[in-house]
Amino acid sequence: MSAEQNTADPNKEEQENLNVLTSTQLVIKDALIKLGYGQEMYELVKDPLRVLTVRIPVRMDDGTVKVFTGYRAQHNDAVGPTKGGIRFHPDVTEDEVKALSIWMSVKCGIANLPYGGGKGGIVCDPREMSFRELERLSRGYVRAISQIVGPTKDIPAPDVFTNSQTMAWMMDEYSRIREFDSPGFITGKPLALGGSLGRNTSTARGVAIAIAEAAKVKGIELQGARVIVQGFGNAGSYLAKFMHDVGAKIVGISDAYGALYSEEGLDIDYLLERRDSFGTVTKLFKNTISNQDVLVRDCDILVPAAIENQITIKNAHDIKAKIVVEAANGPTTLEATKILTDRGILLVPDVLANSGGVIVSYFEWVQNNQGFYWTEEEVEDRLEELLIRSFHTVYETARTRRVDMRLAAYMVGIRRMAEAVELRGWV
Ligand SMILES: NC(=O)C1=CN([C@@H]2O[C@H](COP(=O)(O)OP(=O)(O)OC[C@H]3O[C@@H](n4cnc5c(N)ncnc54)[C@H](O)[C@@H]3O)[C@@H](O)[C@H]2O)C=CC1
Ligand SMILES: O=C(O)CCC(=O)C(=O)O
Repeated sequence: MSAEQNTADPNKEEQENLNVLTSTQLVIKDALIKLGYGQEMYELVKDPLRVLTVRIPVRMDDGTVKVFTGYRAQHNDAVGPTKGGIRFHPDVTEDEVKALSIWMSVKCGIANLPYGGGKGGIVCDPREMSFRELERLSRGYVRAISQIVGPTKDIPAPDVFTNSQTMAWMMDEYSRIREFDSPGFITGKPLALGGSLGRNTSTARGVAIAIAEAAKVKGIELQGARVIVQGFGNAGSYLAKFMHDVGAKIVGISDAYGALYSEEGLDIDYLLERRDSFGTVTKLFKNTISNQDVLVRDCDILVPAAIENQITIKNAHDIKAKIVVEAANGPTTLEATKILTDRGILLVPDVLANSGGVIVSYFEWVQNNQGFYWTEEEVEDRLEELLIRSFHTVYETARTRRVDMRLAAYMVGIRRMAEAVELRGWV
């Protein structure tokens, strides 16, 4: 079916729920019911235990002071300290950060990491800020949230438009406040400051492992498989490289400004070399298409690796891929999940597909705590073992319980947290 022949009822578009928090709560509720839990458990876990809103004054380079709004949400700490990234993006909202923290709980549950979920965000556009302004903002945010975070309380990490430099500033600020070196306060750090080998590429490596398992299940040969990746930042660009290296053909990529598509395949090494630190590369080209158009072009494997609500009721009928693997958090709405599943497309949900990032963050934290560092091979072998196990646990749950992959992932991911909540006597 072509993009023009969208069979979705246009009136239904208005009914689609694009609020990532309320749509997440629906899946949480279904998962708890399937696991036999009642309303009290749902009341506790449908929202984070804590959300701190902060206002951060930052002296800009021109001498003026600008005040930024930031959030840190801690979903649930029954299993252990909370864990999750910090996002710098103009579209950050409190509901988004809350949903992202719930997804982190489910993600850590699937991988059986000793964490609950957390997430942070600052409403800002780092692409329009200088290096020093970003440093002052990062340090200001840590000062504002320092009471509720820490190596045994809540451990941040990178997310959209933050990177190892951001983590370095934040770790330094936290260490100054606490007056001792605290590498275990944050993960995704540069290697010289206690980062882990393999963390920078771990989200993409995990997605590549999930793709390999999904391709086996669907009988798709990766050699020559046509792949489209939406988003060319940390997750998307390395994923394109890994897929290219196993012989797949990357026919489409995109960033916030547009997309490139070529049936012959794109020159991934060139694009990687030319992308900037915000994952922007399409600005260098004249013949671009929109980053919505690229989603419905011909391919075997589609990987949304940018932001939320990209596959919706508007385009789910037109997706050509046989497998959709969510490197991004929340790229597919619930309605679109149903459409894709009904069409026989294998959807590997975010909480499973992109868990490589937090898995290697956990390895980084373990290494910081023990002061003993692993080889890259050790990190990658452990990541692969965990991800393959997670994939098959979720896939088998979907098959045996006759539910879609997202609900199966939530059932697997929330089980340990619910058990810990009960054992602590909270519910
Ligand atoms: N970095 C990590 O370790 C992890 C990231 N993720 C998720 O992966 C996704 C991408 O994150 P990163 O690669 O780290 O971020 P990044 O900041 O490195 O790259 C973001 C990419 O998304 C594109 N983008 C931004 N706004 C867009 C828009 N409105 N429309 C289309 N594209 C847009 C940017 O141009 C860039 O190419 C996010 O959903 C993030 O939560 C998930 C797990 C871990
Ligand atoms: O590495 C981490 O701790 C969290 C990464 C993250 O924010 C995510 O998985 O969405």
